[in-house]
Amino acid sequence: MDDLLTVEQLNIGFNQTQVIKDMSFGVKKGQLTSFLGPSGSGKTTVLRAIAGLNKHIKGHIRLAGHDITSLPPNQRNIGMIFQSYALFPNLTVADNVAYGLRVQRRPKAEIIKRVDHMLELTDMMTKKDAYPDELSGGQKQRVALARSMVLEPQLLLLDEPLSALDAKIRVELRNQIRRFQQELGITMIFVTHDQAEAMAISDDILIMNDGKIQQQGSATDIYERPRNMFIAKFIGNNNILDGTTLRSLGCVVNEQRQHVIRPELFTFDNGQPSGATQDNRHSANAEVISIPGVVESASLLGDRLEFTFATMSGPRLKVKQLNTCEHPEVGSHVNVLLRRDAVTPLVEA
Ligand SMILES: Nc1ncnc2c1ncn2[C@@H]1O[C@H](COP(=O)(O)OP(=O)(O)OP(=O)(O)O)[C@@H](O)[C@H]1O
Repeated sequence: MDDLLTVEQLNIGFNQTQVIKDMSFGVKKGQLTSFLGPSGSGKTTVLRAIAGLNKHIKGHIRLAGHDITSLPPNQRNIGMIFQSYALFPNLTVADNVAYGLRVQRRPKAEIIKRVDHMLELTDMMTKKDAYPDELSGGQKQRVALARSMVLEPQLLLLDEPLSALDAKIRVELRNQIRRFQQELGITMIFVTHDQAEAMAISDDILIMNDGKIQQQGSATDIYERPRNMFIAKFIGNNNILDGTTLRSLGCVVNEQRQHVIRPELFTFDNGQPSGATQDNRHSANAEVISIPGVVESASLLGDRLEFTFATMSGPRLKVKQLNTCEHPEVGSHVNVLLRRDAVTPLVEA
């Protein structure tokens, strides 16, 4: 699939401090791409550069093959949605949505048709005559989305659009945003610092830290094959073990590298006491290795249980199991089983 947007060697500095460091990436047409990263990593700065709101940049930004680096924001055909909704308080919902089309002097019948379509899609038709201060936060953000989407921008940028909303509404609205994006085939860039949010709705995730891209890929790529230590620590709750430690657990790996093991990829060996496993699973070449130890603690995380498992040879492991599975008591001596292919080497330091 083609890239709709390409960013090449983007460098941005504020007061002698370089904030974005030689960033290059592409955003695929018709996909939802998230920018994910901790506070201060540069997500908003890159988004504003794409929108044309930051003039002091070096590098090139191309949209559908055209270099838009020096175009003013209103000539880019890019929409932007902010955390703060930014609706016109003195206009009704329908007039807020119609505003951009009126500025473009579209025919009245076309405006009515397109506005109604957006109000239906965002489920705001019953509120079309309401004013913004009569709406909930989630409803305001749906109007903001309708107001941007009605203009059919080539690219829609969303800067933490859900962060002012409470947890339940956040999940509902993120799923709605994904539905709008897929139904209308819009290319979206969605900025968030919430990894679950990014993983739930994105085709592609671009993880930033300290003004650089750490990894770009699907949620599965990033979760299952983190490239480096930053990603391994940032995404999920991992076991990170060096090669020597893994060897001490009976797992043959490249000793020079760090490795990640997801806590949910361990299983308890039927709660049997350690030493009871009479098979060849201790063999380093076997498909599954069996690691003896003691269950040190267990905490309930709703649908899952997280255990601390102290291995005989030293390291503590995090083990997660579905709460519906049978699991050993704290203090019991058991083996955990691990498939060899669950051990993922990091390709970078
Ligand atoms: N106008 C500015 N003047 C000076 N420094 C700035 C300016 N805008 C951003 N920065 C700095 O650039 C860096 C990146 O900021 P940015 O807002 O892009 O991060 P972010 O990843 O979007 O963070 P958050 O999730 O907190 O919004 C930060 O160190 C910030 O202090």
